Amino acid sequence: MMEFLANLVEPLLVLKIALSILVAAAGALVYLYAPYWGVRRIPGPPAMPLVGHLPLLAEHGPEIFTTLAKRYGPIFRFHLGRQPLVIVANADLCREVGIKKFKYFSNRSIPSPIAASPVHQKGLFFTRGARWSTMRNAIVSIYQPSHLATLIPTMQDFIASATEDLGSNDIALSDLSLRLATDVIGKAAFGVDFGLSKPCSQRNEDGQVQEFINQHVYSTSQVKMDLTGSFSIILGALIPFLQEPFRQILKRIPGTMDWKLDRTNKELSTRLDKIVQSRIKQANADPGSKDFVSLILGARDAEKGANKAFTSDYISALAYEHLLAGSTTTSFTLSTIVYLVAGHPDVEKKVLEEIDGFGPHDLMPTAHDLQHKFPYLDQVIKEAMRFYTVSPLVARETSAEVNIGGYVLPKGTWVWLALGVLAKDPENFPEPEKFKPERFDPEGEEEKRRHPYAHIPFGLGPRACIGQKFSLQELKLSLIHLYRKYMFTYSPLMEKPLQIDYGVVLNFRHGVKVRAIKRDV
Ligand code: HEM
Repeated sequence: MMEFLANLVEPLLVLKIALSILVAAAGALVYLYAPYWGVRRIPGPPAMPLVGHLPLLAEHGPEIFTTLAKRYGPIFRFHLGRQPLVIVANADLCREVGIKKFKYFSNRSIPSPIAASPVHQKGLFFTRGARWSTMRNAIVSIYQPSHLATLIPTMQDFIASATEDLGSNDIALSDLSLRLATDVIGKAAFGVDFGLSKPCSQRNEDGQVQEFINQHVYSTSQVKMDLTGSFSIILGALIPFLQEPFRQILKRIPGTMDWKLDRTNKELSTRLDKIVQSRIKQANADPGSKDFVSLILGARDAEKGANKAFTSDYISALAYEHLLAGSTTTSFTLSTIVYLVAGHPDVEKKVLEEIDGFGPHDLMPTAHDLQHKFPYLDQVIKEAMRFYTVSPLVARETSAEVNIGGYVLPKGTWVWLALGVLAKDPENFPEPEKFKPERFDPEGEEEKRRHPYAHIPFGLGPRACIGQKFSLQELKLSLIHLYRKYMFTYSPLMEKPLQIDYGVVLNFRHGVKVRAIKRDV
């Protein structure tokens, strides 16, 4: 009898183990493929298990989206690890998502690099639902033209001092632009002069400032979209539920990338928290302060319900976000403009003529002048932003079931607008690989024919970039200052073609290096 039972127990045990393995495998399969199921009808290349299409992204960079749009049409699937994205890649569909059906797309999806970075999550970019609209309504007034006009003298002071003495030297322009843009936004946002863009001789380098800029650069450049991020970020793309537990463990192990990223972000936030707290104290003492933190506090008190949304952690996050969003994108754009103009002497000649034609070189343009008196510069900026779209993908997420491009998308689908693909669409931009500012001439045929939402480097609709006008004002002032004094050629150290890294925003791999030639005027 005992022998019979023993013989029975063993196969039962084996059966139990086999069943458990089967259930676990089925669970894993359901977990891995559940997000795919709802969007399986949307076309896309075959995806590898776990990593999806990430190897394609690592190999080809953001150009892969243009290739896929050609092959699969204006709406296709791209798997960021386990997570499928529905990529929307033409102007009409972008208008539908960003404007016509905005109520279904008012939130952004949170990709794993951001999920790994709490410091990025409480800003305007990633807040959701009612909190987002309360925050946005409260701070939008800061970006009105009337307030931006008051920032012109401050912007000019920084730009003048940063460009005062470039000599006739090789300069790391992208580095200088980042220092300048960080200083400008630091002053506008916090009322603080970081002093990063002053000429070396006037900088008070006690190591702290250099450390600050290093942390700032590290923090932004590590937010990658491919498989080169920290271990927890990679895990987040492949098996999201493991990301946070692993991040918690790894951030305690010195030497890991998670540890470094966590330490850097903490130090940066501590620095900024201190600044924000002291601004809050000063703003209470001086209600006339015009910097961003003071204005948020004012807006918070004026806007119904905003008190709850703007707890001090959210104010710090907003200020930090502005420092990041305001500096990296604008500095990248400024550097690409100078880089592209340096390679096109005919464009440079027209830029110089327009800037010289405005008036004597000590005549400072007003906000009105900036808007109306530099039409060619406008075209150059638009074309450079088309040529190198700093934010080639814009993340949104469906909040309910909705039909887009003939496909029903379930609630929670990640829908990303491929601004970078739109920018290279030959229907709207013939010969897209050519740098031709004249294509944006308002009198030209190409501009008149173009779809109104073909060129949207700042996004579109109620969730478009809040800093657009701020950034354009800074770009124009910087260019006017630079080209009044200098012309630029490529430094012998400049690689060709320009190498770009693909993060949440584009970044230079080695930087833009140019030679400044003092103008004889
Ligand atoms: C060349 C410069 C810039 C470019 C190309 C750019 C691009 C973008 C894009 C594409 C979006 C997403 C829009 C959408 O979802 O439709 C965005 C959002 C945003 N940008 Fe910018 N940006 C720039 C400068 C700035 C500056 C200077 C600031 C702040 C001072 C800023 C702050 C923000 C914020 C807070 C959001 C989130 C808005 C929201 O979700 O409500 N950006 N930006």
